[in-house]
Amino acid sequence: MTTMPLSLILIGSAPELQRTLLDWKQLGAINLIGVWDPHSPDAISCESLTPSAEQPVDLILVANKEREYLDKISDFQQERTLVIDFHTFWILELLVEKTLDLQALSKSEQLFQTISKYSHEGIQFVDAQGIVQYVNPSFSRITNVSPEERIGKSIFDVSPNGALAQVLKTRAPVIGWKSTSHGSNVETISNAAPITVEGEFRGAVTTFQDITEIKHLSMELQQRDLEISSLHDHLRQVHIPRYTFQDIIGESKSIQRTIEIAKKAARTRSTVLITGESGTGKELFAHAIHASSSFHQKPFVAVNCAAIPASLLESELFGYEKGAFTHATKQKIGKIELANEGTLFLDEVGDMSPQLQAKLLRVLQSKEFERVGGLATIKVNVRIIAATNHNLQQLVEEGAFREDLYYRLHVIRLETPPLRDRIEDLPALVQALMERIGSRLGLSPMALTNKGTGLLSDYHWPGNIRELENVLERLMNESTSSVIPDSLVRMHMNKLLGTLSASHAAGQAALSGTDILPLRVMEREQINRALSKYGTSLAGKKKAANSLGISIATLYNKIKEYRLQEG
Ligand SMILES: Nc1ncnc2c1ncn2[C@@H]1O[C@H](COP(=O)(O)OP(=O)(O)OP(=O)(O)O)[C@@H](O)[C@H]1O
Repeated sequence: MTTMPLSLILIGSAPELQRTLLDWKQLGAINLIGVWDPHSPDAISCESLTPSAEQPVDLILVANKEREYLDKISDFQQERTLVIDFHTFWILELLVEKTLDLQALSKSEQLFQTISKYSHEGIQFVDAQGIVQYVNPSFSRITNVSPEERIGKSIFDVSPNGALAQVLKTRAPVIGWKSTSHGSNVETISNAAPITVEGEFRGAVTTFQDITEIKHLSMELQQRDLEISSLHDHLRQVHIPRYTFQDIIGESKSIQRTIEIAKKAARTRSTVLITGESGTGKELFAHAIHASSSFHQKPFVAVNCAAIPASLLESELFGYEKGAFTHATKQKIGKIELANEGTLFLDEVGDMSPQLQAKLLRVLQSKEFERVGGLATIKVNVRIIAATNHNLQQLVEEGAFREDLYYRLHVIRLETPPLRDRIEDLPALVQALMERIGSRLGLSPMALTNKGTGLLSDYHWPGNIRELENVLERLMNESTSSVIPDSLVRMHMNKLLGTLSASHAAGQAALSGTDILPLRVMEREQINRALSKYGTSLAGKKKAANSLGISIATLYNKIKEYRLQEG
């Protein structure tokens, strides 16, 4: 309800009084018609005022008691005009101030009501005794408790473990208090603070949010994170075939025959077994077969069975379920599953444990398996290409490799010929490999002379094309001209031949004059070379075993057998 401001005339003046009246006028509490005081230069003139109904005068305030002023009252007084003196005025002032205070209070209360009504957060207020005084609509929406059910109750009865009870007990603010609403079973997070007015504790207020949705969203986010990281894992393990048949260099009969069989193999999904010495291109052929198969756009997944410890190989191949073992905090998809619809390349398959051989056999026979710790049978359609530089047939005879698995793998057999048996391919290989190395290292084109190429052809390349690649890389790095000097080639070949001739001499001595090198001497020599090249640290031995085409376990056995000096 709005009321008209009081119309007031001041007769006589006091500066303080006039100031107060002007303040009130500004606040809209009074309508100051004028000040009559012939002795004050600041007085607002009322001379022109004549009593009239249009200009009602509610109040005449007489500030001076002299006759001259008192006589003036009747000039302005109307029927309903109240005449008051200075003392009464101050009582009136007190009343006006209170009214103004109340108006301000009412404004802030309206503001608070609006804020709390539309606040998304629940708000609850208790007095100093813990009796609930107020709850907002969001309180009821979140907790499912109506204001009638809550207001007037002791917080210690209705929410003894909530943030408000805590603040009442400690008189200190509480931030991020988690609890569950009994009414709706909804999880909430609250902030609460004591209310103190002029040093006196008056109660406490809490604001809180429903975090069920937030928790739900955060769990969904975690789930998505897991899915993304497992997709990243998958991507890292699935390879695009790096080579095609065009990358296989060689015009010799032996390599052309192998390429021919491999191209036929690429037209089917049959299992392929590739055998051959280390560094002869078994992996290269596996890539090329996949790349020219009808499913070349499907994954190509490679696993080196000798490079992964036997204890880990099973979960690497078959995957595992969450909780299958101590560190299995999330499900992992194995390589076989990753290769579904594509190709799984099992390098060094001869190094697989008997237990895994049995599991692999099942994949080959019935195209199904279970993840480690899993019950569900997973069906896959995978082409398997296996490779080994062991004599698998001999391993079968020795009982180290399952015969049934050997025959399952042996559907199509490829034999990659050693470089020494196709040395006529060396010039073309040198040229192609130098281009490949040059672009990898960012070097400008380089070449060997015919003589230099001839020097390379004199060597019998026990490490095959990988060894040739390594020698060429060293020559390219060391040469200061684009045509590699023959002297540099000779120096490198002498180094290689020197190592061999030492063993040759030993072999010759052992064989009393024959020029045939005993295999054991050759083997010991090669292991020795690999160890001095890669070092005897675990990483070095792994590389040495890899370049020798044997498992790390076999390498350790050989070191022991030949009593090779480590370090
Ligand atoms: N015919 C070839 N033409 C061109 N490069 C070849 C050829 N054969 C092998 N290479 C290259 O020689 C290196 C060794 O080849 P790859 O790794 O395929 O041999 P591997 O027989 O699988 O060896 P390991 O048995 O030690 O695993 C690779 O860089 C490969 O590209």
